[in-house]
Amino acid sequence: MSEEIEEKKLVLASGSPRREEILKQLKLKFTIIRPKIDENNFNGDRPEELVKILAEKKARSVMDIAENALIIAADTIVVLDGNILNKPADAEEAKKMLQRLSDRKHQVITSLVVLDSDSGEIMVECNITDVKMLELSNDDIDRYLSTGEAMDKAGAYAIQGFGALFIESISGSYYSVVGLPIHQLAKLLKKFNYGIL
Ligand SMILES: Cc1cn([C@H]2C[C@H](O)[C@@H](COP(=O)(O)OP(=O)(O)OP(=O)(O)O)O2)c(=O)[nH]c1=O
Repeated sequence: MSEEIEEKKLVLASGSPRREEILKQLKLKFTIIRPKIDENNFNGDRPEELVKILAEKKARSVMDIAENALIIAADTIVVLDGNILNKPADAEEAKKMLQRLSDRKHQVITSLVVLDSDSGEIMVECNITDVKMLELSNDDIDRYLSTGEAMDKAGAYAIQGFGALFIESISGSYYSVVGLPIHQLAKLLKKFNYGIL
């Protein structure tokens, strides 16, 4: 008699509607648990280190609630000249961010983590994508901010929304900029014997 191996559940440790949409696009069955971490405590770290620490903290923060699960968590930041641009605190900060990003190339860094809630085994991937923004006038920025789209996005723009109007080119993963690099998610899940296709 063959022994049945119970497939692990997927848990998305995220309150981000974008990450949820991406998993839905892949027709994955998953539950969502909002992570409880204070993202402002870790500002001193190098960008790649910071995103890794934050993604890992998000995954670990739901570990006690998620049983027999593969927990997926991610963190995304924008980096300009080595300086980290997180989510803007208010419209004024959003405007300053977009003025700085105007006519420049920056990096979007996303760290992705898959954590086995039972064994505690954790795997991490990091993605760096270059994004070139067009030159933006103050009027462009004001009109954009009036859409309300900027506020919960790292760097104060959303490539998947009106922000697309400002993007000249990207080199790397579109899905990483939106918050969850699909090809790297597939790679990590495969390591845990979970196939998407
Ligand atoms: C640059 C960019 C960022 N973003 C988003 C992705 C992330 O959701 C957000 C960065 O904040 P994060 O802290 O990575 O994520 P979050 O707070 O939205 O969700 P959670 O921590 O609960 O998972 O910015 C876009 O949606 N589009 C973009 O073009």
